[in-house]
Amino acid sequence: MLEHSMLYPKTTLTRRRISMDGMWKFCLDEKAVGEKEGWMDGIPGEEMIPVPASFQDFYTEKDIREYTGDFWYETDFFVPGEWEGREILLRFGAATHRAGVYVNGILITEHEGGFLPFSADVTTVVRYDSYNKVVVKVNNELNCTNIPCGETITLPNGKKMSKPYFDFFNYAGLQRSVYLLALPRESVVDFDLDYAIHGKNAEVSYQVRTNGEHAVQLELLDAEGNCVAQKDGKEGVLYVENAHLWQVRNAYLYRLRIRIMDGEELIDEYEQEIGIRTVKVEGTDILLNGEPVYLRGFGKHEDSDIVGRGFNIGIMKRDFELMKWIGANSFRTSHYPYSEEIYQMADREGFLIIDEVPAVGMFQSLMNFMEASTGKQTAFFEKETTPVLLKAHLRAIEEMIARDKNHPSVVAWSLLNEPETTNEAAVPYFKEVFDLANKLDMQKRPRTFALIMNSLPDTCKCYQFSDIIALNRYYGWYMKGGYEISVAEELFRKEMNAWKEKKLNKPFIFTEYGADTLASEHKLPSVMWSQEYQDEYLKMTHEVFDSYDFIKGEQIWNFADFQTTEGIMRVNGNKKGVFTRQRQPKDIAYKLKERWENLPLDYKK
Ligand SMILES: O=C(O)[C@H]1O[C@@H](Oc2ccc([N+](=O)[O-])cc2)[C@H](O)[C@@H](O)[C@@H]1O
Repeated sequence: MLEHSMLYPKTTLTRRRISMDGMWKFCLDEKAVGEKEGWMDGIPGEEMIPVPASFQDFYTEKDIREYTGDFWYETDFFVPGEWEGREILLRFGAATHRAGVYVNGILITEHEGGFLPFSADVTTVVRYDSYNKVVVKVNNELNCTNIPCGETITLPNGKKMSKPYFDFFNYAGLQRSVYLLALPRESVVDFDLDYAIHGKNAEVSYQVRTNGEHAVQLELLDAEGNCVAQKDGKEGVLYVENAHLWQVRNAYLYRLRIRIMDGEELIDEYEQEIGIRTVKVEGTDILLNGEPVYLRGFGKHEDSDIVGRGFNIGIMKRDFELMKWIGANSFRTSHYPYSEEIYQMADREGFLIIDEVPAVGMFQSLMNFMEASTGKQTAFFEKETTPVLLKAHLRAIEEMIARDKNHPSVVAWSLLNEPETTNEAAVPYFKEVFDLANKLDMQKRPRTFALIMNSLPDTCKCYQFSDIIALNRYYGWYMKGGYEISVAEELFRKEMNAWKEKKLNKPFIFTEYGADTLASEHKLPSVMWSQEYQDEYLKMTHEVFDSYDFIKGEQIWNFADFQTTEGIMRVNGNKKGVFTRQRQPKDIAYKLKERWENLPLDYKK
């Protein structure tokens, strides 16, 4: 079990939350001297940058953008005297990819994994009614013992450089909000929910974890604030009559209030919005509240101009407006769990999320796209480092599920993206990963992983672990693009026919398909990279989708153009966006809108 509560920080009757977002002091540690020189007591220089944000895109020097190694943040925070006797925490939404937190010079906690929250318990080191100093040492190096996977090289000039085994830019820093929290000594640590629907009524089964022995009370409030169900005890069932269900693009949110009581005295109170809904795979159907649903939407990235992967509340709002405009109902958090605020918005807007752990780059030859296309085989899960990597991967799954399990929007867990599956060594690795997700999720949501092009019906040794088979396919782009598109279609159908013959009786979805297009390029007749070709590519791909009734969803790659590492495969970024990086439509957006708005929710051919 995790040491720290993963609950989203909130102010309630018994809790206090103060935002620490703003300008923080910042310093690169190019010579790795920070610790020796005592930077934990205060970092050198006067440089300041915003939190939350990636540090890379503010500056005009390439050495800063490409910087790989340690970098330090610092700020002061005031702890009110009336908080004495409480538990005081610093809560980081994320620190990419690893961090050590020092308060008043003392190392409080370390955390590895750049896309999930952690807390530093500073109760015993803070000074009350005065300012305290927090220094965070962050590191953005990639390796093969943590996710996402990659490596770090040293150039002859002595500078380190990131070599990701994935294409998105290796943005880093304090990319999500930081909060100062005061909690009661006895508090709600965690809770789990599961739902059952019986006609008009619903049952909400719950388990609450606290760090004390006092009594727990639950109340369920409807959208008007009326209490519709009540129950005492850390475990039980709330019965809801005439339940309003949380539906796709038609969300209804209840508010769950959890209290710890000492007789009449309130010890702790925590509230969260929840949605009553069930999710289940049955045969080739994905069922939401017992009704089949066809997923339409996107693989996305947290990526925008200037702030990089930093949480950007304006971009979030715009993205949801565009997704509603185009008729989408779902997205995958490729390739890492996103900022918590995004799930909250999906809860409100009724979007379905496939929540992905940062297990990307688990394909040896993908470190080099050219090599990948030669089909060269290397056993990724057979390396000396695999056991350590697995540990980090399991830990990330545990943190992700702990953080996201109570969002109604989260309907599936994606446990890997494009791993190597054609070697037996992957099988025991997958088993551990899939078993853990099932064990930790009270709702037993469907689990999946995204299959890379060479994970085919007759070569993939791992698809049996998936409850939903998710394919990343680029027929007509990485394979037989342009004038050869008719060959691409034939190969695509050949693959789909082979899956059909397997009679897996499971739903298939496409978690990636797409073609790069420059928003500036038009060409008649089409050539690859023109908007006309993106259109042709999608027409062909959608025709194939429409030919198989076990296909239950399409999430195009990508929602928007995004920043990548520079190289011959990418024109200052991946340009498969339906929208530009500035969130304006390419021509294809109007075509997708037409298709998606005309597909019934349970789309079946
Ligand atoms: O390339 C893309 O646009 C996207 O596709 C996927 O990666 C591939 C890379 C190379 C090949 N290939 O050479 O066949 C196929 C797939 C990744 O999941 C995604 O993160 C990436 O952005």
